[in-house]
Amino acid sequence: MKRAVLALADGTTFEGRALGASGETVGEVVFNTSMTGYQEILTDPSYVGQIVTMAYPEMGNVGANPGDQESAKPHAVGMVVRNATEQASNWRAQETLDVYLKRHGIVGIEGIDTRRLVRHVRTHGAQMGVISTEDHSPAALVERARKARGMEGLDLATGVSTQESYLFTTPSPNLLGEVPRPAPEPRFDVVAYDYGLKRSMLHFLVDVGCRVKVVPAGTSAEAVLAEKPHGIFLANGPGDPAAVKGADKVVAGLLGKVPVFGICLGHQILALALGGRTYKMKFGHRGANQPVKDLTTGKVEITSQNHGFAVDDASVKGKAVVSHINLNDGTVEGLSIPDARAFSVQYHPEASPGPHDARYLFSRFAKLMAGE
Ligand SMILES: NC(=O)CC[C@H](N)C(=O)O
Repeated sequence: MKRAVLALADGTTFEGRALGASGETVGEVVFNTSMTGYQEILTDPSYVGQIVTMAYPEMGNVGANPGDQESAKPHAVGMVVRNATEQASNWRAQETLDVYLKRHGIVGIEGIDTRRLVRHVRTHGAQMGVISTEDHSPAALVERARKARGMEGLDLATGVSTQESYLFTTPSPNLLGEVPRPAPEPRFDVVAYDYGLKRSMLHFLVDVGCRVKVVPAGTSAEAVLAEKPHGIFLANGPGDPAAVKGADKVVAGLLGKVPVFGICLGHQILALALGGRTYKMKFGHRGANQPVKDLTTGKVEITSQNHGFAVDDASVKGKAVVSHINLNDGTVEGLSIPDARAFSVQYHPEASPGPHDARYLFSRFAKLMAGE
């Protein structure tokens, strides 16, 4: 059993066993409270530059399979778990979590007290950390974590965005292996800004009748408007929203001209385009059990989330309506700009992983485009 050490910038260290690839990795240490869905989490490009700790103790039970990839490869730079089971017990599994991580060169650690780590991050905030399977000297690792650059001011979205535009017309797959539902006739041409998107979002857009053209993050508003799309979709993505080069200006150039729907980083960029402000949260929201209240209907949705920044509600006063709030901490979870036919949510209606309470938002976007 190979040893591994996790060291945080504030000097806290944990000793455990190596999981996945051997080596050393540096990233912001965050935690996710989802009980399942580790493969979708690892392959969510919003985790670029982050070491993800799974708060639930037992991981790896369903192994890994090609169907659960949210993008081509894992984007998290490290993984921390209490116990990674050595056996994958699911008919879809093609390999174990350990083999999957090794194959993709992701360094992880298991066998540490993840309750202590999660409580520490909750109390002291997310911070930079190092996992090493090679160097076990806590002092040296703490020093490297201390020197690592944090998330604030980092434009990570431009780096993971697609280089070329492409058309996406595939409806969501049927995970039970049955014949998938036929795709509905496409009624809407949607341009999706790729800031680091999860594939499920595209499937669910297709499911409500969209023909989606995915474009690089830096595509100009003029180029997009010239194509006369029915709607614009702003995807999720990693890093600091305020650092995404030129994105706020591009979105400001689109607002009011065509319906807009934004998710997570897309929601934050929409707020910035309005002249709002975003800020770094203490430890963020990551999990599949975040309660969100729709202030229009009073209804509560249980949502899937993954973000470390948030929109400052005072900064969007008079520019947008705060449509949803988080019931745990009162932070902004949704914005609506009725005059501009635009809306956005901080949480993930595509779930993957998580509950499907909010999937209706894709239909709401379709209705907005249909003028209903
Ligand atoms: N999932 C996302 O789009 C995350 C948005 C942003 N990177 C944040 O951490 O807040």
